[in-house]
Amino acid sequence: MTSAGATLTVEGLSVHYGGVRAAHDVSFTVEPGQSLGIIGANGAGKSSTLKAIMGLAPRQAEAIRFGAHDLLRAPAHTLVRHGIGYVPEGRHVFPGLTVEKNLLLGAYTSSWKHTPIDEVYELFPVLAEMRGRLAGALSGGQQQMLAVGRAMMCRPKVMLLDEPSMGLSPKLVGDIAAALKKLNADGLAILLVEQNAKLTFDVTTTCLVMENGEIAAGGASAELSDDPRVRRIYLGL
Ligand SMILES: Nc1ncnc2c1ncn2[C@@H]1O[C@H](COP(=O)(O)OP(=O)(O)OP(=O)(O)O)[C@@H](O)[C@H]1O
Repeated sequence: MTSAGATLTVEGLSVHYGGVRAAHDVSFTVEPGQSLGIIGANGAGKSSTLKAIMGLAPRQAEAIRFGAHDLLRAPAHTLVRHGIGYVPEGRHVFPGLTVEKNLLLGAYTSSWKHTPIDEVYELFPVLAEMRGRLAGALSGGQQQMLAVGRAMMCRPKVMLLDEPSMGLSPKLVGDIAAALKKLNADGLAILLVEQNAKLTFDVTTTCLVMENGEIAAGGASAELSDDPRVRRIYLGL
């Protein structure tokens, strides 16, 4: 879907909600075309990290950059224009609008005549079948596909996904994983934040483990998935 890219750089990021420390001194990069995962238990600070990158959580950082763009100085609504797609936790589709209108709203930075809506429909044929239905009438899995499709509509270079597996059956989690792998193979960089370690190891090549707001471990996803401690805590094996 896209070839040229830029590196997303996060250095020394901390997030505090009043006295609650959600993330502390988090640093990582997502290279063009890379797929990076962040796994961690409930409350580890994963969502706060993504929200802080998007400018949607109170943050302090040495740097947050996307290529030449200083995201610490960029208002949240301009990030889409810089090529950053965001799929928030809980999907947040517009239930009273049709599937197609939800998708077109994702293309608000460009002309509606030149959107990649056909690519979205090719990746998720069920959305094409349901283009005239209200988004609120879709199943949870279909709404998640719609949320990913909507983020594709601005032709991002990197996509940040917050727990896309939440509430989905194993079959639908597999469908989402297949779609993300296809997008990544086509050149889209992915930053996937998940409690579902199995999905994350499947989709990403590199992975970080977040515990109590800090990066506790990291490495190749294939190696982490063989680590006895990671298997015990995050895969229940
Ligand atoms: N708006 C908020 N106000 C106060 N505390 C918050 C807020 N959002 C998150 N927190 C706290 O920050 C910490 C990290 O939460 P966060 O949602 O980032 O974790 P997470 O790893 O994404 O968990 P989950 O998988 O449940 O989404 C938790 O202790 C949480 O209670």
